Amino acid sequence: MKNQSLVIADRSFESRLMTGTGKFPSNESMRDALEASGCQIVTVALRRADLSGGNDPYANILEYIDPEKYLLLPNTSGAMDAEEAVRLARLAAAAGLPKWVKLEIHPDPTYLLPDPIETLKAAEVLVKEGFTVLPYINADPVLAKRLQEVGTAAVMPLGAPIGSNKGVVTRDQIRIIVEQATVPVVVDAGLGAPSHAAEAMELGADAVLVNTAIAIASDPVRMGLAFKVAVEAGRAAYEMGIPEVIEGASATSPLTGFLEGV
Ligand SMILES: CC(=O)[C@@H](O)[C@H](O)COP(=O)(O)O
Repeated sequence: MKNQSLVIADRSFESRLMTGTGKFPSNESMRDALEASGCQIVTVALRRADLSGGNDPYANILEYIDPEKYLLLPNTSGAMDAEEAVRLARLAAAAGLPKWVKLEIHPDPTYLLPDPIETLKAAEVLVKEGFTVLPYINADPVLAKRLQEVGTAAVMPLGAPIGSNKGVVTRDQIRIIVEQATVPVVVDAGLGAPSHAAEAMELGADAVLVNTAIAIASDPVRMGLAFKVAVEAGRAAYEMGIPEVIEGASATSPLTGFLEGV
């Protein structure tokens, strides 16, 4: 079977690994890690990007992300409610960024858990305004269904809290979300090791988004590559069909006739 592409809205992608751009030691290391990861979708916090064309060397992160190569996915991280998220998305579109938005509303600074009510509200407004909306949500199958009914282009349930590196602790809910999804499911946040990304893909996620684990690695380029390979492995296993667990044992070689006739 041929590798299937990831399709979100009207666009098709070969890579199923999306990356974030925070926490890298430098813009150069971020650029090189993105390259090594093979990602085609890169998210940038609108609060960090300099949309005014100013000269702040840290804010000019957009100069390190080639728009010919990557789809820039602005995110509303830092927004406290629907109103603020909608305002940020509109500002980004007005500044010429793609009309795609990773909708993130997490008012609680301790756990950074997304607010489901404000997220649904903002999604309704932004979808009506023609945005391609990818909402970051807790791994809540009911909310995921409501969002896809509203017209979001994907749903992005968390594996674990942002930056926690705990892996797919929400695996049972992710299974249900995948089973009920009519839009791509992107497991976003908390994936601290390539094996976590592979697990998400084996569960049937269409893609994953990773930031912290790549950015804080002692060598972000090698870690970007490690996640690339893991995502490809997990997806290949899912597409091929992972064998069922069986009780007991099942021999791989004949147990009778050993060395018969020798
Ligand atoms: C960058 C982003 O959009 C976040 O959702 C988040 O940072 C990803 O989570 P990790 O940093 O845990 O990978």
